[in-house]
Amino acid sequence: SVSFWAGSRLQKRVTAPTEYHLGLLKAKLAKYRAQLLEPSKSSAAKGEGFDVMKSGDARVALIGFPSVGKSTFLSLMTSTASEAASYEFTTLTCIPGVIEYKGANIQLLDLPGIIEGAAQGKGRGRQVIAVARTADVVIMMLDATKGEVQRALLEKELESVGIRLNKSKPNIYFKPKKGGGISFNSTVTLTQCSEKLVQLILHEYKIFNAEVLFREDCSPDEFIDVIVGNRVYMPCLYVYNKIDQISMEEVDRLARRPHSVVISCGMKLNLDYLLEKLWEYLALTCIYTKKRGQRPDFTDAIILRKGASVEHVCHRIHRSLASQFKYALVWGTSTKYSPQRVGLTHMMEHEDVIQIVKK
Ligand SMILES: Nc1nc2c(ncn2[C@@H]2O[C@H](COP(=O)(O)OP(=O)(O)OP(=O)(O)O)[C@@H](O)[C@H]2O)c(=O)[nH]1
Ligand SMILES: [K+]
Ligand SMILES: [Mg+2]
Repeated sequence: SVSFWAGSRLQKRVTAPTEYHLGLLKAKLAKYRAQLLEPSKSSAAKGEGFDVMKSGDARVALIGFPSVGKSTFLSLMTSTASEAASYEFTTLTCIPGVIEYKGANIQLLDLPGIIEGAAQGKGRGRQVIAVARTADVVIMMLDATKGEVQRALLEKELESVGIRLNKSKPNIYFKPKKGGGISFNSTVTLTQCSEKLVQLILHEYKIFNAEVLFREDCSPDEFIDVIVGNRVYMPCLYVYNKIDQISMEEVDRLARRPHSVVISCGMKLNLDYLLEKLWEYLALTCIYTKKRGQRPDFTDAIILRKGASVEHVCHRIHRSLASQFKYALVWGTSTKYSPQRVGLTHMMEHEDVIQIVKK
């Protein structure tokens, strides 16, 4: 009977689908990588000047290999000068500047160059990536003369520390429970995950009781992202600099890549277009205020991040306004009627007009 057991176990192993094996392997890998996210204990590795205060309406981080032109870009777009030179690792700390655009103050952060292995702490990689996590948009600056390798390498580095570029959060409801086992459901046909695989992955994380509902056809990796939970989903613009050095055909090809903009800092080419794109990727919400019996003030927008409420608008106008608030009238896409009477929790949308009535 001993050999029978051994045989059947072997059989089981041989026929175990690759999907399960891979799914589990990825769960293990993700667990290992989560350790990379933990702050390093030695203060020597901390690097000075990285804790730049968040200011303005949004934050953009410049990520890229050394000498791709990050500092040149910062000096061009803001009134801050950041030293640029032909040697690598000219920039050693985080240097903030401000881009003023459409009434918004956008904080632009110049950072040291990063290289392969940055996530594991090569160079100042860890600190740079930690700053990138706090940004609203990442500009991945690439040297157009250097081919596509840099882009793939940097994507891999950011991916390995839980930064997801140009992806939205997987639409999976996940709730760990005290008991009751694992309840699994899906509202769509799943082609990449199954109940069995989901269970195996959860067991890998020592989760034996949970509610799981797939609302889209997610991959095992995406499910793992949901379990691990500390992922950041961030828009990223790939900016190919130094196009003054490449052929027309190459410019054409790069410009057509998704999420990509081609520029030349040296010749000040296409920088306006980059700003337009950046504005689009920041997706900030502009709100106009209006006084009773007057036309809205379209010259001075209140700029907020997506998902801002009437309360956020109040705080922006005056610190004590929310406490004196009676109701607001809102015109725009966030309401069914224009105007509509709303309370403090009403969510504002881009280009809404608001009139606040005090107690
Ligand atoms: N040909 C050309 N050279 C450029 C362009 N933009 C920047 N450079 C040059 O590229 C070199 C590196 O520029 P930096 O701005 O120091 O690059 P960086 O990415 O900040 O570099 P690190 O701080 O070392 O990571 C400098 O010699 C710049 O003059 C461009 O559009 N075309
Ligand atoms: K440089
Ligand atoms: Mg630099």
